[in-house]
Amino acid sequence: MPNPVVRFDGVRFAYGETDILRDVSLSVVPGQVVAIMGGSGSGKTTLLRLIGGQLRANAGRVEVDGEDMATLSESALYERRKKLGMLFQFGALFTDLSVFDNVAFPLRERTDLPESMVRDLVLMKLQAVGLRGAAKLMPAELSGGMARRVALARAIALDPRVMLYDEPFTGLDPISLSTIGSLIRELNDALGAASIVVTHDVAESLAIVDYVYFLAEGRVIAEGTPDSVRESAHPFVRQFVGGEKDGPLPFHKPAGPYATDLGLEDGRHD
Ligand SMILES: Nc1ncnc2c1ncn2[C@@H]1O[C@H](COP(=O)(O)OP(=O)(O)OP(=O)(O)O)[C@@H](O)[C@H]1O
Repeated sequence: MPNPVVRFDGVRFAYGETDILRDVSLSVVPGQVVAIMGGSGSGKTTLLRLIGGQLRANAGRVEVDGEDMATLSESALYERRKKLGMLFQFGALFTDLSVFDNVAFPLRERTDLPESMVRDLVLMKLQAVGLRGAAKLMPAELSGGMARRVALARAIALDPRVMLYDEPFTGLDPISLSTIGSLIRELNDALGAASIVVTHDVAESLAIVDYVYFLAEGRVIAEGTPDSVRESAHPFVRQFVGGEKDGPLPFHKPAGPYATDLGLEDGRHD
């Protein structure tokens, strides 16, 4: 097995007093596409933000390319981020820039490449997502699926070692959704990168990933290949794979009585 490009070892993270991740360990090696699944609020996005260095672990280690994220200086972190590509659900395009200029943006911001090379790279990335012909369009002229593909071309502009996807399938029609799914797999393999996909979409992700981690109560509670996930008898995994509303994962976040939220005491309405 090659060395992990992302590794969590006993990671704990809390927002203030609230523990979100209690003890998370996982690893992703180059070439792998890994899905992170878990209920709403289980800490999936938090996990991506720890990899991106926007958050720092309270305990344990988050390693990217063998380096402990907690020990990196601000300038080392900046360099490190160049090697991370991120596609977030609401990672919108710059509406006042053309498709071409959107994809060129990270190249112009973060490298000193001459404009002729920027041009070649942008067209190559757009070609990779099947949208070279859309280079001159403005974001307002794109469908939702096309816009997501342009955002993907922008995310891979600097040839990242690690791609992070936060709910990449949300809001897409079935055809665009499966196009994005295939692109995640193909681009990962073409770049020789590793990809981490946070998603609720079990069917699409099981079709493209190599491995799945299930997150609950601040821990990895189950993990395995798509085949083992499909056959798993684990109640959490069954709830996800079967899309069942009832199961160990609560539908409601624990809450006090309505009356408290409404500023009424003990439900009295006077
Ligand atoms: N900046 C913040 N300050 C305080 N609490 C936060 C902050 N960001 C997130 N949280 C809380 O941390 C928990 C985990 O959030 P996170 O976004 O990582 O979950 P998630 O698994 O990605 O959820 P979802 O699937 O609903 O997007 C949630 O309960 C959320 O309310």
